[in-house]
Amino acid sequence: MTAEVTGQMLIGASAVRGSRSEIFAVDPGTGETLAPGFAGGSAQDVARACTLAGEAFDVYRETTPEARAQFLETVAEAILGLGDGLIVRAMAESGLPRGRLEGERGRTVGQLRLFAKLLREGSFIEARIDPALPERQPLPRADLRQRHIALGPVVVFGASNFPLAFSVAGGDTASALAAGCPVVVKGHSAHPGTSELVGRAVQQAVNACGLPEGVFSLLFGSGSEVGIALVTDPRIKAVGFTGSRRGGLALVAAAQARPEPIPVYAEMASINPVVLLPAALSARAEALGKEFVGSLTLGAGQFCTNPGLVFALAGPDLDRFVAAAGAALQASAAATMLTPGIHAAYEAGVAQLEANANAQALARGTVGAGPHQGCAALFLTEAAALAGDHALTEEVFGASSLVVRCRDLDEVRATIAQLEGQLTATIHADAADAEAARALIPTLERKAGRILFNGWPTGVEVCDAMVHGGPFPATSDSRTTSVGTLAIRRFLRPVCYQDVPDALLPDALKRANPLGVPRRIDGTFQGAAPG
Ligand SMILES: NC(=O)C1=CN([C@@H]2O[C@H](COP(=O)(O)OP(=O)(O)OC[C@H]3O[C@@H](n4cnc5c(N)ncnc54)[C@H](O)[C@@H]3O)[C@@H](O)[C@H]2O)C=CC1
Ligand SMILES: O=C(O)CCC(=O)C(=O)O
Repeated sequence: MTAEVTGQMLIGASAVRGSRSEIFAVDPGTGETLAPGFAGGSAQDVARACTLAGEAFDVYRETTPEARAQFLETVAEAILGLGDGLIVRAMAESGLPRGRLEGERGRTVGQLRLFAKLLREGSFIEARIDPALPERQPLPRADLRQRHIALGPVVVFGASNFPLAFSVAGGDTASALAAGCPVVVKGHSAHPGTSELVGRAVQQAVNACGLPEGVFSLLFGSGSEVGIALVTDPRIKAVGFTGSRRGGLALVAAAQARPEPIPVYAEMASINPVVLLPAALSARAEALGKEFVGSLTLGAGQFCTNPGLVFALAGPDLDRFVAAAGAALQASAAATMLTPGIHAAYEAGVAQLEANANAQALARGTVGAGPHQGCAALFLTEAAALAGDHALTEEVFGASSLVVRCRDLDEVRATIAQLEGQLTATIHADAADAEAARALIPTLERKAGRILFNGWPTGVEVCDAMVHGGPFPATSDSRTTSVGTLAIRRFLRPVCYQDVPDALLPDALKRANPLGVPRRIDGTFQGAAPG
């Protein structure tokens, strides 16, 4: 498959040119506009994609887990088959370097394969069987069997900051397809060419696997037009999103206002507090300062796991940390940001902090020569200032962070308790910090989806145990994750079958267990035994 970009949308098996105004990607490294234009979709295009998805649903959701596993693996192969052309286009559209995008492609392909493995293992169905107890007194029990089925067609919004791993065939798409949900993607306007290429790989895999064409579509256009039209289409039953708080909340509001409200899984703002406990800070303040700046400036700071707040007790060890971090940050190179808009928003956020009397500017990174390069920024404030000044804890998307000086550990805990919900919370601790860490953990559990020790929050492992989620505004629904196999739960719902004849039961619940899936039978988990 060649990596040719045509500017077309993909609706089922067709490639069509939109009829609305054209979107052009911009190379943020040069400011150059990239051809071709991508004309946005019309209301008819949205309706066609949703009709096809609705038609595909009943066939697709009852494909075997093995068939869906093969499909996801075929998508992964097709993405790899795009070769270097995909990487070159993604570099031009995002300003991200080759190494990062090659890594991200590996993560995307690995994610699809991990869901294939989950499908073959079968536990995602969560089959539960409570066999009939006809002799039970005073009342007999019916035969009750539960499985999870796919929710329905899902809309996925591609994210600007991960043009591969959180976009057209990224985590939300992989988990929805694994669950048995057709997917309609609203591509991000920052990387339409990358989106088209990956979309063609998915479209090709749908065809190669003999699946209904409506299993996948890709549309372009504005959020307020195409995005809202998709979210409000009655055939759509759930939404996955990564982006701004404003965008995420607009989608939540639109989904709630529907005659039939639907869930929106939106990953939005997070500033990811890091706590440096006294013994760890004393033992390695300089090393922590350097490592912190490494995490802060990774990918020009354009990670929602970026460490935006650092808490520590006032004193000479914190001064050592601040000096080391400041020096590392001053030496850090400016980096091209994803879009001119994201760069402008970053500079505005930093300027606001610079003008804030509660924030002391500590250091800025090297100023870049390119048109949309962000240079890192570090600020210092007192814990007491945080409570009354909401601007200090607003996400500045990019490599900006605030060190929060605290009087004592109680103040650290009380200040963190006032923060909004987070994706991550990090503790740096040595053995002598154990009790302080123990006292902090319950507060961190209430705030964040992932708690890390002696590491840095950027870089999310894609695995079974991962939680990439958290209380609002980190996400709109703290009960799930957008990364890792648990993400499949977002797109499933339970159905119970009472006294349904064996021949009419779905295979996962039949007495002979023809799919060989693990099941909970009469309260006991059984590997793959018949029920
Ligand atoms: N926390 C995080 O992970 C991320 C945060 N951001 C934040 O978002 C800002 C803008 O970046 P974008 O990636 O463009 O995010 P965005 O939220 O503006 O856009 C993401 C997607 O949502 C759609 N959208 C936005 N507003 C909408 C609305 N009102 N109705 C319907 N659809 C809407 C857009 O068309 C796009 O497809 C950044 O400067 C940064 O502050 C961006 C990326 C990731
Ligand atoms: O840190 C990562 O690997 C993922 C971060 C993320 O989900 C995001 O920035 O949107």
